[in-house]
Amino acid sequence: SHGWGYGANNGPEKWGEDFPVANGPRQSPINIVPKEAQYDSTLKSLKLKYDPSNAKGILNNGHSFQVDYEDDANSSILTGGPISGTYRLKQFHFHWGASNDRGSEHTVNGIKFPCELHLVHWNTKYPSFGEAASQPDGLAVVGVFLKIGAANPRLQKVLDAFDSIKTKGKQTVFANFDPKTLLPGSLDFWTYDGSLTTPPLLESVSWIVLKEPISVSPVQFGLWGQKADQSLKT
Ligand SMILES: NS(=O)(=O)c1ccc(C(=O)NCc2c(F)c(F)c(F)c(F)c2F)cc1
Ligand SMILES: [Zn+2]
Repeated sequence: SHGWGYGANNGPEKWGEDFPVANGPRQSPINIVPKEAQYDSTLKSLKLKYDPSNAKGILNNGHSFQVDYEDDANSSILTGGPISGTYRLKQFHFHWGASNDRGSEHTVNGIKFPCELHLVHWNTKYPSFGEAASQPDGLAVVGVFLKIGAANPRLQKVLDAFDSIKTKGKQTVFANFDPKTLLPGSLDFWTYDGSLTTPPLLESVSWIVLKEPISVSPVQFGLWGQKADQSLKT
């Protein structure tokens, strides 16, 4: 199909043809240069409160694996950090590449990580995710880098679910999972105002990128690539 993707004919270089906001003033991802980041003492610490029973299912949407959450109450929420008000968790998903030297969307001093986790939240001052997604303060995404290292038992439940959703459009039940268990020990972060990193590239995201990566072992990550439907990644 003509839809966007990561190939030569439908990849990031071409997204601007269907989504002109790609040339907008606050597009993500960006390269983070820690030495150029300004310390902002008015920022609060991040507060994440998740209810594992809100987990609904895991879906292969052809671009990523996405774990969806119930978001009709304030039971899984993000507050603090650079945002004001309460943002509800809608889903988390991953970005990765065909080899371990690339895959993350944000980079740090030009370095790509093999994978990046995004926890997507929407501002409850708006009636729904869809409404919030078109507002400049509508979304808040917490980004967590994954590096190759020690095995990560907390990721295993997600990785095991990949087995049953190998092709685009497949989904399966994914219950009782607290995404807080995927976070690193420190919640120190960089933050900037940006956009969705995939079409429609809406400029509605307060990005909160954690400084400390989490680990995934070569074996755990090796399986990842094999399981993803080829349409997912070049
Ligand atoms: N990688 S990321 O920056 O974290 C990112 C997060 C969410 C989405 C997304 O929800 N896309 C589909 C989608 C929209 F982009 C909408 F604007 C909308 F209203 C939807 F309902 C919707 F499902 C895309 C990228
Ligand atoms: Zn993402």
